[in-house]
Amino acid sequence: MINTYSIQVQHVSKQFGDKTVLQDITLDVPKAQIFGLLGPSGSGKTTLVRLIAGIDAPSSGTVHVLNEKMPQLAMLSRIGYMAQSDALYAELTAQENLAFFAALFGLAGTKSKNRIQEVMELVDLSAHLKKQVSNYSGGMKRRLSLAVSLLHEPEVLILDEPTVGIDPVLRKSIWEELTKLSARGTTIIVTTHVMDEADKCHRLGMIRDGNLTAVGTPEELKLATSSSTIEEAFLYYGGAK
Ligand SMILES: Nc1ncnc2c1ncn2[C@@H]1O[C@H](COP(=O)(O)OP(=O)(O)OP(=O)(O)O)[C@@H](O)[C@H]1O
Repeated sequence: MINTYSIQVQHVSKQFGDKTVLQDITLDVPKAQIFGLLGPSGSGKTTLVRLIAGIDAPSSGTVHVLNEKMPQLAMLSRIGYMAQSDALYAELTAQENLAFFAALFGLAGTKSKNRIQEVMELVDLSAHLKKQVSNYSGGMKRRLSLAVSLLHEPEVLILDEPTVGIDPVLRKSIWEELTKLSARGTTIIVTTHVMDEADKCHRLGMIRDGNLTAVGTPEELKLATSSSTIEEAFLYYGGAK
């Protein structure tokens, strides 16, 4: 399957025991697009991005990332994934954490050192490089997790609520960076509850009770629901119970 889509989700369903969490989801994300997944708590966003990242496998249907069928271990180096809960070693410093993940991604020597500096500048944590992560605040841990996901300059970036606990100024600079990354060809899939972030995505998918209820640009979704804001469109598509 060779095409210009970076992410292709086809007829994907996911069950946990007898509970259906995702139902027949079909979704394509072209290269260099920022695709936002919007939905109420428990609607299935995390489950879907975990399938795309290859952390879990669908019960039925297929997921392809960069034309490779997922899950696939070899894809780790081409995907950056930032989970909702931070996967960091609290007893190590930020630098040690980053060096560990850099080695895992095959970065070494000066390349690794330079890249660690770059990503820490990007998330405004350069001054805290040598601090033990157990002394980091919740927001700082989120920023460090984002830095980890960017280390190896992945072609596809998957971010699960990346800006929770991050102040508005830094949130803005992170979004500027995401926009720059996409302009350089990175495909980004991001889950969010924040409506002004949703507006910054090129396309949005609305998810409710494991179903994809609408897909379109923010403008298309507003137009289709006669809404003046994404929040109104979100509520129209069942954002509130
Ligand atoms: N491993 C699991 N076993 C059983 N049920 C699960 C498992 N993982 C997720 N679920 C259930 O799947 C549903 C969707 O969860 P998911 O975390 O994907 O939602 P979400 O949209 O990301 O929510 P939030 O916005 O709160 O993070 C929930 O009802 C959750 O309890």
